[in-house]
Amino acid sequence: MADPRAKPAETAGPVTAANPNDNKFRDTKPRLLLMGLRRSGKSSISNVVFNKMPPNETLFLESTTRIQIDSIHSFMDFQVWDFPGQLEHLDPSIVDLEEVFGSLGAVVWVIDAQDDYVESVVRLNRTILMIMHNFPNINIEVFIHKVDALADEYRTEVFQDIVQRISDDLSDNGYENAPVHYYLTSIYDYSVFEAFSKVIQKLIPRLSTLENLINILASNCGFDKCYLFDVLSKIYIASDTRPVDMSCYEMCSDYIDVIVDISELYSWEHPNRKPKGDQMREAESHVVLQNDCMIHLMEMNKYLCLVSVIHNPDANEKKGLIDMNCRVFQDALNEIFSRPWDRPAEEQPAVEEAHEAIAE
Ligand SMILES: Nc1nc2c(ncn2[C@@H]2O[C@H](COP(=O)(O)OP(=O)(O)OP(=O)(O)O)[C@@H](O)[C@H]2O)c(=O)[nH]1
Repeated sequence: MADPRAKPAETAGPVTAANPNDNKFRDTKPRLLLMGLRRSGKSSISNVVFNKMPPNETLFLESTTRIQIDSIHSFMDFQVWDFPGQLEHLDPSIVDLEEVFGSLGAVVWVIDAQDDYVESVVRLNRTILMIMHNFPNINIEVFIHKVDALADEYRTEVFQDIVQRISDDLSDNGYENAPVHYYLTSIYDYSVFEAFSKVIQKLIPRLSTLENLINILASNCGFDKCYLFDVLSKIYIASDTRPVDMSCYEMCSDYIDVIVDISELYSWEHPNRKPKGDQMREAESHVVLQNDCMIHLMEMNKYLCLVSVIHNPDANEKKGLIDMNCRVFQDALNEIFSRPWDRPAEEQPAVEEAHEAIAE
């Protein structure tokens, strides 16, 4: 399994405004706009999730002075915009609002939960109102961040207080039940990956088709949980709809690292090695742990891999069936991700077939 990390994210060139008549998924890259006060943790999040920076190294990050744009080339191309905390991003004389917000994407507002957050909440509320008036294609996601240092009960208190302040303000302005989503995050555990997974999933067309297929796969193969991971960032872009178990997610995520490292060390794609006969194109691996838990991994394409967990002592005997079903899923998946996004489902024969072909 190749390591897509080998190719660092590039910094994008000049920004061009989106043409609202275009099909936005096809012609422009969805954007994640990281905003919030200075030192709230925006650059740290971006570097830890997308550039594999170890969390401790974020201590040495300098304050961002210009908008930093990273183009991410993966299963879906998108951009991460890191805004300097001090930038007046709502002032039209400083920022061209149409150019920044006029595309499909999400604002990820980062609030430092260890600090006084009143000012951040006030600025966030102004931003939400501006977006809701003018740019309905932008999702609003709030990361209540740096919660690693807060005791559990205080975390809940901070969470509720922030949600309450934002909802009250929006309701005073005539918006009941505004579509704002909240996450407790930290770069020191998997919570920030989990939160980004949810943020990205909302930007993926046909997510429900994917989830539907994964549900069929999980149920027919007896998976306890099944994730479709982006190997680069280790965010999951879809999973079966059973509740997410953090320890299971961590185990699957770590297993990807193991397989990527082994592949890097021993794959034949090495200047001094020659392949011995035909090679499988995609990596496939499984391991049975002491507690009769099997982890199964199959690479789907250059960017995505499917990782599943099965708690069943007989899982090993069903491996042939599991492999076969995963290959059927792979065909359907690659069809879903083949452009254009707007092709109707009935023109996707592999997806239709997969509903029938994934065997019990
Ligand atoms: N404890 C803790 N510290 C964090 C976390 N995330 C970021 N930090 C720290 O917060 C500090 C500021 O992080 P930055 O990523 O530079 O903040 P920023 O929002 O990009 O700041 P500006 O560029 O000034 O807008 C750094 O010292 C990070 O190590 C977290 O989850 N937990």
